[in-house]
Amino acid sequence: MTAEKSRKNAALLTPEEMAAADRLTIAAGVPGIVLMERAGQAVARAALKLGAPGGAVLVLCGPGNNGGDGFIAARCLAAAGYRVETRLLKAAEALKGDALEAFGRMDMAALPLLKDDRIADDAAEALTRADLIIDALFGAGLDRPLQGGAAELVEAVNRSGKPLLAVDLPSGLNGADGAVPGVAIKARATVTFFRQKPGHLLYPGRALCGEITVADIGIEASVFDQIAPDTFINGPDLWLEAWPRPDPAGHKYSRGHVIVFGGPVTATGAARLSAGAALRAGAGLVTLASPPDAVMVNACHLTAVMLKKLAGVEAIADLLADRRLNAVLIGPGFGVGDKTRAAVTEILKAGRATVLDADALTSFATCPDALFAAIKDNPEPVILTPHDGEFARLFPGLEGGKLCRARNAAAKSGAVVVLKGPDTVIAAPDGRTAINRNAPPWLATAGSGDVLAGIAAGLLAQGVPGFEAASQAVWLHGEAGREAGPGLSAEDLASALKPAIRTLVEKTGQG
Ligand SMILES: NC(=O)C1=CN([C@@H]2O[C@H](COP(=O)(O)OP(=O)(O)OC[C@H]3O[C@@H](n4cnc5c(N)ncnc54)[C@H](OP(=O)(O)O)[C@@H]3O)[C@@H](O)[C@H]2O)[C@@H](O)CC1
Ligand SMILES: [K+]
Repeated sequence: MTAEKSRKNAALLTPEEMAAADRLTIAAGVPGIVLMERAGQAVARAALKLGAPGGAVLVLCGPGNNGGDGFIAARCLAAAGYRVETRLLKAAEALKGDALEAFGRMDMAALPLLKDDRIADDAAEALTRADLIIDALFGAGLDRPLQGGAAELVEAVNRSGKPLLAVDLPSGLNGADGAVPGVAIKARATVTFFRQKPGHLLYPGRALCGEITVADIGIEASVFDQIAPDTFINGPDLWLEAWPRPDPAGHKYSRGHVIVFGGPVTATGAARLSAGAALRAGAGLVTLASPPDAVMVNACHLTAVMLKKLAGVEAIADLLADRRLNAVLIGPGFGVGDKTRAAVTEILKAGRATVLDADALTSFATCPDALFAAIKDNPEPVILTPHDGEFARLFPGLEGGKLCRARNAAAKSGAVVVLKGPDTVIAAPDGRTAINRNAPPWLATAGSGDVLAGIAAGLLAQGVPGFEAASQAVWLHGEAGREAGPGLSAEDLASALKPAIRTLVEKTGQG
């Protein structure tokens, strides 16, 4: 598969982009009702998988095309022998277009869900009777918080404890950013169409989707020629082409040399974790520079990582006069304050691919613009790896959803921004973003971020461009977390990178 095709597989579409994909497909000659038929049939197939053969299915249909998918699914499930009851949020007279056509094809009565903007008594009874509930209330067209009877209904559906299958998106969830502006359905499974939407991967939305199926409804990938999405699922489909391919005739110097700047004698562990991870990520050499009194402590713990005494910030320029040191990492355990600011400034002046983490970020809380100016003057890629707290200190004015905050921060700083969390977002200054989904909860542990920063530095040293290095690092970190498993501590992560790296090497035909 070509890299271009793989990237299209990894694309995530906002509701607007998805609507454009629908429109382009319809304009190319596939009627909207045909797309809706395929969508509704995919929902019916997913319902069959959820079990209760021949049981009672309650299909809740909203006023738009999401409801239209529900009508098709209802017809298919009735034909498959289920006892199907369809209920409408608004009067059937309000239906139009494809949804009206789908309603007609269903040829089944559909009573209202609400009476005087409250759940109708007989609708409450229908919830109790159902073995499975299909949520076709709102999908991509949700444009405000659910209120009144609709909100009350969603809460009652969630309280019912019945298995819930969401059509496209759990109703109430914003597909563009995973936000839930009011209340939302908590589904056991979700069927979406053509490609996933950012809201399926970003919290809190992600926790509401259950198992996600992406159904092919006959939209061709050629629509990407006109839509050009810039948000992707983080994984090999997005960046395998940029995975480093070491020259078989090369040597350790041709695989890059990372220098990690470590902290004082009382805080040496973080930088050691980073250095070890950089080596595992494939850098040919890694040197840990630390204050003289910390060198012995580091020496007691390290073998393959080399050591260097760093007398003070003044020594950085001399050290980096050696151009073979081609990637730099500073921040883990380095300490917060003037000295760190000065060190970061010197490093960025030296023009190296750089990862700034932890204390290197917090030290600029009082003067972020000085940092951004220095980043923009550095011709090599810079990666920032803040968690939410560090992000808020460095980008105090940026608000909104995680995707939007990370994207704006990358544009503002000129760096690739890795906004960490269970749904880490990686954003490039050129607007590309990736959302990560493979991190297990036990990865949230002391030292885990130091390892991530080290992996990123190790990849930069091998010449991987900034956005791809950051995305690869986040994905590898997640894979290592899964490999090490529950009960892991950060020390386990570097060696747990090996199976994922082997997989990538094999995928790129180097194995
Ligand atoms: N041919 C196609 O394009 C295909 C589309 N497909 C399907 O269509 C879905 C998108 O359909 P859609 O655009 O009609 O939007 P949808 O989610 O049904 O809701 C819109 C309605 O909700 C209303 N409304 C909004 N927010 C509200 C609120 N908070 N509280 C109350 N009301 C609210 C709004 O009315 P308003 O009150 O704003 O006038 C409007 O009537 C997509 O998710 C997929 O399932 C598939 O079949 C494939 C082919
Ligand atoms: K829905």
